[in-house]
Amino acid sequence: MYELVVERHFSAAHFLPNYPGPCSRLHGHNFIVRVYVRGAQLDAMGMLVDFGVLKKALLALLEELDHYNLNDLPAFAADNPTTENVARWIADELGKQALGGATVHKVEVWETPGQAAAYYPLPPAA
Ligand SMILES: Nc1nc2c(c(=O)[nH]1)N=C([C@H](O)[C@H](O)COP(=O)(O)OP(=O)(O)OP(=O)(O)O)CN2
Ligand SMILES: [Zn+2]
Repeated sequence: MYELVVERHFSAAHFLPNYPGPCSRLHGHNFIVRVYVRGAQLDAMGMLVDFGVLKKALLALLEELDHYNLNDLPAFAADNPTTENVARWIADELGKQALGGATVHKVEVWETPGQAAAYYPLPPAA
């Protein structure tokens, strides 16, 4: 099994309605996103998936979040834009894309250098 990781960042505002503290007010973060993909089969080039392909796919998704108020986005119309839900949204959206021989294993979203959430997509039912 091989594993690759790519890291990118985005900046966004959010607030957590009814949160018992300052996070209920609009504030922002410079989020760091790490995507881990895994797979057993390398291509003829000896790659699981080209880092470039992975970074391009991640960047395209992060552009949908970058410099927005996450609460305004359809992605978070039903769910609070917590770090957990941001990680799940990124994993779900990336999971819809062809990534060579790789599948998304984990998405980490760091809200600050000291705290992060990770989401592990469930494997498709057999
Ligand atoms: N499990 C989660 N807990 C919290 C989330 C979250 O997304 N998932 N989010 C928040 C707030 O959005 C907030 O941005 C962070 O809160 P907090 O850690 O309290 O931030 P502070 O900078 O005020 O904390 P320090 O004490 O300065 O570290 C809250 N919780
Ligand atoms: Zn926050």
